[in-house]
Amino acid sequence: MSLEIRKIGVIGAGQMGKGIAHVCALAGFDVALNDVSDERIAAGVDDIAAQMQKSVERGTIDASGKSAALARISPAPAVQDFRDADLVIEAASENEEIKRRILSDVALALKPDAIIGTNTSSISITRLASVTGRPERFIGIHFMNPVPKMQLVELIRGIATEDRTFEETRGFIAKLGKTITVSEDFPAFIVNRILLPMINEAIYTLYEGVGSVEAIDTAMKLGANHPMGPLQLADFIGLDVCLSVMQVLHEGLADSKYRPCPLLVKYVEAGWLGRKTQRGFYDYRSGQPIPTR
Ligand SMILES: CC(=O)CC(=O)SCCNC(=O)CCNC(=O)[C@H](O)C(C)(C)COP(=O)(O)OP(=O)(O)OC[C@H]1O[C@@H](n2cnc3c(N)ncnc32)[C@H](O)[C@@H]1OP(=O)(O)O
Ligand SMILES: NC(=O)C1=CN([C@@H]2O[C@H](COP(=O)(O)OP(=O)(O)OC[C@H]3O[C@@H](n4cnc5c(N)ncnc54)[C@H](OP(=O)(O)O)[C@@H]3O)[C@@H](O)[C@H]2O)C=CC1
Repeated sequence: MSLEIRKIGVIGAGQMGKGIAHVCALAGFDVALNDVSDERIAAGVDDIAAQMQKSVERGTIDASGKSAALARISPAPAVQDFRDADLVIEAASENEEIKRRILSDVALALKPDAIIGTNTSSISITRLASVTGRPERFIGIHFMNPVPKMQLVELIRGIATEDRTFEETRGFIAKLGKTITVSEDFPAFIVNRILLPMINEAIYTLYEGVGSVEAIDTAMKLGANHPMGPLQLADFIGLDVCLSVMQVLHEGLADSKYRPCPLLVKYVEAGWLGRKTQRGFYDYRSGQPIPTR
């Protein structure tokens, strides 16, 4: 029998978890939002409310739609709060150890038929599925950032993902009004297999002094019609996520062309992770982005 998806659990109230909770609540799903602390969850809900308010001001949603959506989001400080969820989407940090721990814990708290999805940018779906005890109900659901704006969701089956899981997930994504592409379970899937080496190359271009931050971003915005320059986009994604994806590509495909740029490593080691820490290839602390090189 087909599972009717009504309640979504979201793990991680960072930029992706917030975006996923946002679009699910607007589409009429009940959402339970989890993170490492009550404060993190509350800050996440506040950010979602602020983002929805901007949409009200632009006229893309109405005020009653916003209030109804926010009322559907509840805090879920413990995994037990997911006991009645139909689908849980893990969107915590891009670190395999953290994800394995979360996924094995959450699987124990869920009803037997619930689906577990991961929003990982790069890590093997089959490997993550193996710690859940329900690999047939596990799937990669890769949203793009910013979730409310981006049309695509990549769906990735692990080796054991059942057709039923895939179809139910596909139906859920359709209700969000988004479009899927299907990727095989290879490191970084489709979008990041192509996008992240481009960003890494932009960082090498900076590292080797070919151009400044501003020159590289302007070149790609005006010369290739990209909505953001690659360094601006790297800051937007998060430099920790960018590095992690390059490491997964480098290790998983064993090809030196995926070697993370040493400058990217240095920025992450400095804790300059981009917009989320106010500093990356740009410094955002004054409100106006200022190139850091
Ligand atoms: C790393 C991975 O694993 C995969 C990835 O996601 S890779 C990254 C993929 N994303 C991209 O490449 C994004 C490239 N950039 C863009 O497309 C655009 O610059 C952009 C969509 C981010 C902003 O475009 P813009 O025209 O300046 O948008 P703007 O007018 O400010 O906002 C448009 C909508 O997006 C929303 N939005 C913009 N930034 C947002 C954010 N950070 N969070 C949530 N919503 C956001 C706005 O609220 C607005 O919503 P409404 O239409 O409801 O009003
Ligand atoms: N950024 C992007 O453009 C995209 C990212 N993704 C993927 O989505 C996932 C999340 O990325 P993003 O939102 O950018 O990352 P963020 O760093 O913005 O958010 C991650 C959140 O997860 C929290 N977290 C860490 N450990 C746990 C835990 N054990 N339980 C609950 N929450 C936890 C973090 O808390 P704390 O900060 O305290 O550690 C943080 O709030 C990653 O897998 C990433 O690869 C997918 C598409 C696009």
